Amino acid sequence: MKQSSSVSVIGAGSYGTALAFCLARNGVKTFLWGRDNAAISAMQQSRTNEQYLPGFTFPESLLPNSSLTDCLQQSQYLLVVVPSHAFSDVLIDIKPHLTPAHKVIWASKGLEPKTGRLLHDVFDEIIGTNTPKAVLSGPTFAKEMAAGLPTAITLSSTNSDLSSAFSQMLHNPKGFRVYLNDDLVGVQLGGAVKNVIAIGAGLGDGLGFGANARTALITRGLAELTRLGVSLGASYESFMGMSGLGDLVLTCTDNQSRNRRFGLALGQGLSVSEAMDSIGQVVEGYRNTEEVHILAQKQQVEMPICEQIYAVLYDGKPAKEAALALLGREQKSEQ
Ligand SMILES: NC(=O)C1=CN([C@@H]2O[C@H](COP(=O)(O)OP(=O)(O)OC[C@H]3O[C@@H](n4cnc5c(N)ncnc54)[C@H](OP(=O)(O)O)[C@@H]3O)[C@@H](O)[C@H]2O)C=CC1
Ligand SMILES: O=C(CO)COP(=O)(O)O
Repeated sequence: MKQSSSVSVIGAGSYGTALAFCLARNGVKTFLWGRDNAAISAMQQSRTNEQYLPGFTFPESLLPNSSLTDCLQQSQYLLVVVPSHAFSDVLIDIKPHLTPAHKVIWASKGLEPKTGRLLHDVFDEIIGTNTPKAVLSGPTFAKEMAAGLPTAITLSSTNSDLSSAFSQMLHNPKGFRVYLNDDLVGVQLGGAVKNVIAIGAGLGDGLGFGANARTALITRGLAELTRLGVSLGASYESFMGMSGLGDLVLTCTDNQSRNRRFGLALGQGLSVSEAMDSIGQVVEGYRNTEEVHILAQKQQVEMPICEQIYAVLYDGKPAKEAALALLGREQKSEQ
């Protein structure tokens, strides 16, 4: 692998570390940057990320680094993996160091806080449209990736040179499949809205509802995600793919999901802040619920499940009342 093909992962939480594992296992020189110098020093010493992804020893080509400038000087590919509320701050930090050779990919799942804008719009505003950009999204729990378990993901870009080069670095025929997709809107929206629906799935299970209710929620959640996406010009097919249906099913049905666990805790009677504290990592869906609410209003798209979850999280509506409000809606056609 050429020096110029090295990647700097910006964000050393569970997912940034897991993606760094996947790249480094393929022999790609991979720098892992985090804002906490002490945590990066500890990773350099122990060759593990004990805080966010304990128990997995770094491959040789995974190099923790606490200098953002050094990372940007050494790599043309920057993979941003911070929570979406920190996305714009990170772009502002990297902007002065960007050269025409840099390409930026992000794996953050969410929208811009308080506006509901998609992150590629935030990127274009801060960085401009000349820097090649791509988005990674799909059903991928960090721990399973670090363990090398079979996984598939979507890489979305309208820049085919970037898609081709970066997917070759990440794809591994022994168990990490990278699918390509040029629908930036659909892919990003899937990653944000599934976090909200996963909170709903957790809520339902926390209230003691069964598999029928969970599956109905996933299916109608997909319908409202698709409705919003199509109103924004996204392709219907994206919602049937890895970053749509795939991530929705994964996150709604498995307790590795922090969004689902947050919902479960709420359904079992914890307050929003107690439920949040019980997770200890980012719960994107909390902010995403407000962002999706703003975006749906702007687009004048009906999203009843997301609206009820918004009412629980932001207006203090009891979870059971929200569930009854959904069940009691006027009977309607499925299409
Ligand atoms: N974990 C997973 O399985 C998956 C996660 N994702 C997405 O990846 C993104 C990151 O999530 P994940 O890694 O899981 O979250 P974690 O909670 O595991 O880690 C968050 C990381 O982001 C860092 N961070 C937070 N704010 C900033 C900032 N302003 N500047 C720099 N670094 C910052 C934190 O640093 P510090 O420790 O100093 O606070 C920490 O290293 C999210 O959008 C999530 O939806 C997507 C697919 C799967
Ligand atoms: O996005 C994810 C899996 O694809 C991770 O989901 P959580 O953020 O709910 O843990």
